[in-house]
Amino acid sequence: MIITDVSVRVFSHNTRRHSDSAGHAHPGPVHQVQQAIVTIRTEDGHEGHSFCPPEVARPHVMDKYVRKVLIGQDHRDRERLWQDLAHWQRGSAAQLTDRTLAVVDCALWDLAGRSLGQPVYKLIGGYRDKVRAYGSIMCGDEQEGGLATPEDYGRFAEALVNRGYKGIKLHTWMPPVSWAPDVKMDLKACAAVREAVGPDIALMIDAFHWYKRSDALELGRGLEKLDFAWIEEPMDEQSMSSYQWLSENLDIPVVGPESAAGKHWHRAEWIKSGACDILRTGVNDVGGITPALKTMHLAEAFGMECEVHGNTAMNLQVVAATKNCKWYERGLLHPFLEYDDGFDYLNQLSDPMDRDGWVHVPDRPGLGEDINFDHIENNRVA
Ligand SMILES: O=C(O)[C@H](O)[C@@H](O)[C@@H](O)C(=O)NO
Ligand SMILES: [Mg+2]
Repeated sequence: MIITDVSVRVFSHNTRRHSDSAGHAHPGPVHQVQQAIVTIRTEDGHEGHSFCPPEVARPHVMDKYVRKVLIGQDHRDRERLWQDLAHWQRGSAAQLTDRTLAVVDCALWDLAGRSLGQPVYKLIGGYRDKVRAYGSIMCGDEQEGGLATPEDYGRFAEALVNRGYKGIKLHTWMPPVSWAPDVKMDLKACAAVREAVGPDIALMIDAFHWYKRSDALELGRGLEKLDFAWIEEPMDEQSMSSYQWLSENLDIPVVGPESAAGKHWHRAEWIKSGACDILRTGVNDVGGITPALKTMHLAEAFGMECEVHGNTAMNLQVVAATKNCKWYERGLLHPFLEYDDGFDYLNQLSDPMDRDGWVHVPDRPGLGEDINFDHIENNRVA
């Protein structure tokens, strides 16, 4: 049970996903990117793994904080190890981020599951073995036939419904798109999607994250007429009072915070201040499965849903172990990309979805990722 080693392997893999200057994903030509796999090993040979960008597991952070906290400890003491790492953050000069806490916490959960031959959500306490997905569409672009017009969104939404999705979330146009942001264009895209899919598909929006209150209000009022299920991150989430004001002035549920720092502590303040109607968490946003569960339970105590940000095996495990969320966010999707093709470092999808829109939680041990270790070894860069 004692942790004897924490290793990081950096490898390359192919993808057609490219990040724009604002960090949003869009399709492009195949190119190689680097990924890291963090492996935590115990004296009796058990291993747990989790993936992250290489900079999240860079040597300075792993040596100065992660190995210091983990080596020699009982891997089952996830709560204490997470608290110890969270404690180190304050004095780390912002070097030890929530993202690093997340990859370590997920690798510890994976280790627990793999060592016991159990899926993580069954260790936590399973609630369901399948969950409805909403298709989370990429931010808009200026690619012809891509997501360049409201009609493009409408056509793609129709294709997603034909694939089986019962919910669809639009990320609309944001800079560096030349003419974005534009509330009226956002609403045209949302109207085109509603027209294309009819009244029975749940629709949500994740808009330009820095609208001012007046634009966010105009957007929300327009979405109410289109019967959208929620409005997400239309303003800077660092201004909780703006979200308090928006929630007071809109009927459509306001979801958040996604990107705001502060883990479950700050999300308690959002609930207390009435800044959201539906809370939001995400394994990578709050520092792991451990704090994501704390957030889910916090929301439950206030009679609130808490929708989980992002795809990946880790977020699916959280959704499978909790009752108070309706969806799994499957994406990000684009007409030019085939999400079901997966990644070349995984032998199969961690979130397979049937034709009726149900994502089935893998019953494989740990996080349920079927890792292609040959690919990792054959494409090592460090
Ligand atoms: O800003 C983005 O690129 C998207 O909002 C992205 O973070 C997406 O994962 C999201 O917010 N989903 O809710
Ligand atoms: Mg979002």
